[in-house]
Amino acid sequence: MSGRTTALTPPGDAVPPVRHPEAPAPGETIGSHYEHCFGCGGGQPHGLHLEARAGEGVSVTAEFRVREAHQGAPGLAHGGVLATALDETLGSLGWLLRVIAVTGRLETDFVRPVPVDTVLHLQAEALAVHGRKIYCTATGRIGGPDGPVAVQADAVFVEVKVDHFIANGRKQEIQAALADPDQVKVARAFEVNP
Ligand SMILES: CCCCCCCCCCCC(=O)SCCNC(=O)CCNC(=O)[C@H](O)C(C)(C)COP(=O)(O)OP(=O)(O)OC[C@H]1O[C@@H](n2cnc3c(N)ncnc32)[C@H](O)[C@@H]1OP(=O)(O)O
Repeated sequence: MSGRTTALTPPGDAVPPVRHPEAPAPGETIGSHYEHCFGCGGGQPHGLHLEARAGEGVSVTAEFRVREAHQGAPGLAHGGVLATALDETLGSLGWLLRVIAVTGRLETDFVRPVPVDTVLHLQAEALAVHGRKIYCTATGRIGGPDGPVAVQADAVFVEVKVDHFIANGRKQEIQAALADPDQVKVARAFEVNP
């Protein structure tokens, strides 16, 4: 036992999340953090191609159209793909906080089946921060942004530094990312905190 707590409920001394002064304005599109990201990258033919937009406070919205490549059962989205859509949308909250954070825990409720060609309307919000931990929640609705909830997740993201990726990522992708000025710009934007 590591003794570490992985509860999804923020501890009593957690603080409200603070939107960074230079966060994208509400309605502004949040760019992809990595061209080859399965969730948001343009370089993944079967990826989700999520384009998140900043919302009010520390929240984001995004849409994901389920395609044939995303099936689990015939004509229905795979649950893991739906969890990925929630995970990626939650990950975009880092742009508003200006921190790099990775998923520590993601608990997903699958409420309704999601057919191929459905647009999933995603919304994510940071609820609290405790040290490096960011407590957050997300929903995916069908039929419109106010439609019924099809999937929902609560999560804890853990703040990391760029070194996390340099130390753990496969060398060839890390070297390519470090040689790409656009990627370096993204990393810097995340790491500059007041
Ligand atoms: C360039 C732009 C790129 C931008 C990149 C943005 C990517 C977004 C992509 C979408 C999101 C993803 O899929 S990210 C990919 C999937 N996730 C991962 O690969 C993460 C794998 N896990 C890890 O690397 C590690 O376990 C970490 C970083 C999560 C934690 O390790 P650590 O850094 O050693 O920290 P540690 O001391 O253990 O924990 C710090 C605090 O967090 C808590 N904590 C640790 N793990 C968990 C957990 N699973 N659930 C709850 N809480 C946890 C601890 O209790 C502790 O709380 P306290 O004691 O302080 O109270």
